[in-house]
Amino acid sequence: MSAVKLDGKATAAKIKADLTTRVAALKERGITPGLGTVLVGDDPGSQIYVAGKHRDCAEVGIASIRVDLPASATQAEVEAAIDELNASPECTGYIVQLPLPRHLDAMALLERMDPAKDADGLHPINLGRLVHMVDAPLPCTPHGIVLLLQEYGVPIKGAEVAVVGRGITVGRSLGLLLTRRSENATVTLCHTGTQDLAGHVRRADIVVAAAGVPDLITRDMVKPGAAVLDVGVSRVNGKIAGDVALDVAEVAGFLTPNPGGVGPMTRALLLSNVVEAAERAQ
Ligand SMILES: Nc1nc2c(c(=O)[nH]1)N[C@@H](CN(C=O)c1ccc(C(=O)N[C@@H](CCC(=O)O)C(=O)O)cc1)CN2
Repeated sequence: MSAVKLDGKATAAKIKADLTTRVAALKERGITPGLGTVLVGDDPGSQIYVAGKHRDCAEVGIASIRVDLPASATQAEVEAAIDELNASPECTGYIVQLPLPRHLDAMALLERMDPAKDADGLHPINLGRLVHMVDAPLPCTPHGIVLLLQEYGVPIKGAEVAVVGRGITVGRSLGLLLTRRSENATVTLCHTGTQDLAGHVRRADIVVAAAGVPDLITRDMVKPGAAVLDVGVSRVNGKIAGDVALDVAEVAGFLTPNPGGVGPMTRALLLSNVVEAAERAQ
């Protein structure tokens, strides 16, 4: 058996085509959505992702504002950049690229953002809205995962889901999203303290691997026919290594490629948050 490919690149292209039309309609009404990015330091992965976000903006007609600060930037300097984006009428939504250098207080910076301009859905107020199951911009990777599963008809309602990794950008937020009444999945959030990872993964109809540990999910851990989504990005000898071993494709029913799976969906859903914020504000 070979798994059906959950093609994030193709699905993201459909989302971007729809956004291009919506951006054109906004511009006809005199509104140009604009995405700001705050990048601190020279982490090579973050440089690639931020450059990609600006390319995506140009593709769909969103304006973009790039703020790059050195790794030595102080908390006050990053706060000043955030204050400027909060006040800028050209910036309708923005993100602070994560991870930040360790000397910065990431939580204080996220809290300083205007929640109405939070294009990542990671402001505590917006995450709080997700906890309360009320309308809010959704974190991009979790939202992308849900849409990718829906695109390929993978049942979510009633599914047992093993999410591996409890980070705020993926695992923890995805647990909140999948347990909303509209999704109604049962989620086990696994992490480095989980006693029997293989046992939890083996029971799952859907496995989301977001631990950043190459080949953590092996073929023998996966229930035949399960949907497996690989969010892990480690760089081994300059190449991307995911959290899912290649031969999982022989047992899984559905599998994301990596690259080309969850990453492009993350980027498309960021654009979607920017457009939705501009539509809400009109
Ligand atoms: N503020 C945020 N920071 C981070 C987020 C986030 O959602 N908001 N997520 C990740 C990184 N990330 C977005 O910022 C991201 C990761 C990967 C991709 C992507 O398209 N990957 C490609 C491969 C690209 C490559 O060559 O490395 C793929 O999977 O096909 C996009 C965005 C952490 N930080």
